[in-house]
Amino acid sequence: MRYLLELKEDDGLCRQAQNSGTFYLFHNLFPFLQKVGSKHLAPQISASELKRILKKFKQNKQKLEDSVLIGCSDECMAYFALDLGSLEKMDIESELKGSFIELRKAFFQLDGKDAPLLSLAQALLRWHDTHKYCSKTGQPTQKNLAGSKRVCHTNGIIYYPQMSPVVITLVSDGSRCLLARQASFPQGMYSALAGFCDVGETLEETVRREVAEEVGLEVESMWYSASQHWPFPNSSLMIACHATVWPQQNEIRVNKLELEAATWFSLEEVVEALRREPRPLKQEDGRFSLWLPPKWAIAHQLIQEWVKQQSTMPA
Ligand SMILES: NC(=O)C1=CN([C@@H]2O[C@H](COP(=O)(O)OP(=O)(O)OC[C@H]3O[C@@H](n4cnc5c(N)ncnc54)[C@H](OP(=O)(O)O)[C@@H]3O)[C@@H](O)[C@H]2O)C=CC1
Ligand SMILES: [Mg+2]
Repeated sequence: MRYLLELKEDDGLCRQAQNSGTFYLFHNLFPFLQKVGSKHLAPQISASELKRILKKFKQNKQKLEDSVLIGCSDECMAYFALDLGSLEKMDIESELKGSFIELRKAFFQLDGKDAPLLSLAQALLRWHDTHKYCSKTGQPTQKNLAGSKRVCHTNGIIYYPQMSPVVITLVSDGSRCLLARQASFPQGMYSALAGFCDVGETLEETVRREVAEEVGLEVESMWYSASQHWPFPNSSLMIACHATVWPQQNEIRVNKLELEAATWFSLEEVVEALRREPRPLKQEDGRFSLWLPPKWAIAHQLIQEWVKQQSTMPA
């Protein structure tokens, strides 16, 4: 932790780390991935291999300094992300034997270790790409080497990467839990309800408002579970909560502008869905089986907690 802070504050140290670290590559924000069976793996490219590639594609090794710091190993090996959008995509793909794939498309097939790093990397690269100018003076801003901030040197304003707070809530009526899907979700996938916090709201107010807006239910009680960074649509901090509604007032009124469907699911249905692989599965009747976000997604954690809680409740 302390080493990461030093890298953020000391450009010279960060430059040294770039020359011995490893890199996750992107092309116009699409991560470089290799497919292994049904999974997508994100290879880490060593600094020496990256320099060889940059030389081959007639790029200056200064290009390494466009990268952003995304973490480090227990042995202080720094991880960076670099976007090679200025190079020909297919040439790099054939050189490195993999593909640049849209993160949304590959996200649920990623390894639990790669997903948080790629999420952070994409969010940070996107933030730098959209904050190249000072919004007060219109002058170019400059990133520090680690990419943890940008500075406008004409007026000294420092810009830090931002996240939008989002609540994700698993609603229960005591014996069932409410899962919903947006039209943009992969076929058959359901998740907990989610919504952005409005300016000035507390998390509790957001939970009550989102549940009322999306499914027409009044929250009786709620409690916090955990949080997770989420890269879509830009960079969100997902704050996960459980909520209950009164069993006598559990009639769902789906807001079709926001959701395609929302339904109460029994413990048995949820347990069965948790056993399935997190990907679309077409049944013989042409419909898709219910499946849930993968283990490392916070929605999955909420659902697992609910199942555990149901199993320990007196009959
Ligand atoms: N991990 C999981 O299982 C799930 C994760 N999510 C994530 O949660 C997040 C929020 O869920 P979602 O249901 O879409 O949110 P909302 O229910 O708040 O609805 C989204 C709409 O809110 C408006 N909005 C308000 N503030 C923002 C902001 N800061 N950034 C973008 N849009 C904003 C936009 O409307 P307009 O465009 O009209 O202005 C947008 O279309 C998403 O990032 C989604 O990826 C969602 C469901 C499950
Ligand atoms: Mg929503």
